[in-house]
Amino acid sequence: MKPKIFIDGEHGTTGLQIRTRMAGRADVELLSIPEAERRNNRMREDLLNAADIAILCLPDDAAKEAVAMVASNNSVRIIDTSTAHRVDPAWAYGFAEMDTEQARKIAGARHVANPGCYPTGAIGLIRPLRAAGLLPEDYPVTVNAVSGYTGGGKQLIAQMEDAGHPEHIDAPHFLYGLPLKHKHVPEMQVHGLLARAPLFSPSVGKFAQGMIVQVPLYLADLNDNASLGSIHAALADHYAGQDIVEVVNLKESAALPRVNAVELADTDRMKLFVFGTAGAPHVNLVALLDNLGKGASGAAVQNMDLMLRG
Ligand SMILES: NC(=O)C1=CN([C@@H]2O[C@H](COP(=O)(O)OP(=O)(O)OC[C@H]3O[C@@H](n4cnc5c(N)ncnc54)[C@H](OP(=O)(O)O)[C@@H]3O)[C@@H](O)[C@H]2O)C=CC1
Ligand SMILES: CC(=O)N[C@@H](CCC(=O)OP(=O)(O)O)C(=O)O
Repeated sequence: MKPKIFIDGEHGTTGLQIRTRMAGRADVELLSIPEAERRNNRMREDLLNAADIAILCLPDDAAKEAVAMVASNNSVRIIDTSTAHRVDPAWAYGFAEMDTEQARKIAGARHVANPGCYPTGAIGLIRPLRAAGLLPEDYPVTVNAVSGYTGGGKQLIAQMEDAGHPEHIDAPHFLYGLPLKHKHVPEMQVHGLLARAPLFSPSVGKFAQGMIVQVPLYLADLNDNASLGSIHAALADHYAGQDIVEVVNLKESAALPRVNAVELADTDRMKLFVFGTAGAPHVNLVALLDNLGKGASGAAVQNMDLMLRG
């Protein structure tokens, strides 16, 4: 029998993208709820309990309710794309490339928390440097990022695309999260293995999909006389042999005139760069991804595949 997959929230932004990625897959059976019934709790509960893997693409509160609906059913495994369980130690964090053990943990887990889009970039840059000992645990990490507007789900998409929307946003690029309490900070700190909460400043650009995450560093405040070359080598070693995360070589990075936020739109890949000048005091670590690809739906399908194999 084929494993049954139910995407709760399949008609939302993340859910639809997962459905697109699953189209044509003959190895799984997709359970589906009609769009008009998407908030019918009885139907959702039945479908959740009939699934081998339920992928939750819901706001945090609805995701917690969905988990409660299958609490007594040990045969249902869950991938939650919301923020609700990302720093819960009982849940496996769904970033397979984060360290050498993570893919195995995801494969064997009953509960997997899919990472946030910004943390995928930030942790992807920070964690290998923590593991290599180059980045001190108490380093004051700052994270600056720009996301495509689909990152804000159906509501922000409507505000950006519909000029007649009562809360239409006309700005080509805007900062938000100004009180510096973004919901992604805890997972960046926990899975980045940082003692101090990173200072995170997100923004949105007038493009649908794509993301740049920047982590600038002062070399003098790192360990082991860290340099442009040693930082790049640590990242390249960590991701060697991966097909999803690519560390761009220093020569290629140095020749780039700019980084285009939408370069990886509609892909599930992530590129990491180390920018700077040999001998100069700073480096800028940069992650490039699709907020809906490796930042959400692509990672959810990657985790599902690991769980099906595990
Ligand atoms: N967009 C992105 O880039 C990313 C999103 N995520 C996370 O994925 C989750 C979904 O986000 P996203 O797809 O953007 O959001 P959307 O608003 O686009 O979609 C959410 C879907 O869930 C439905 N829904 C809301 N509340 C309930 C409920 N109580 N019961 C059943 N269905 C409900 C919505 O229906 P309705 O239309 O009626 O509101 C909608 O279909 C969120 O937790 C988000 O944080 C994670 C990574 C990236
Ligand atoms: C542009 C935009 O609004 N982005 C969303 C995060 C998107 C994401 O990763 O979502 P989850 O953490 O919900 O999974 C935000 O800042 O709240």
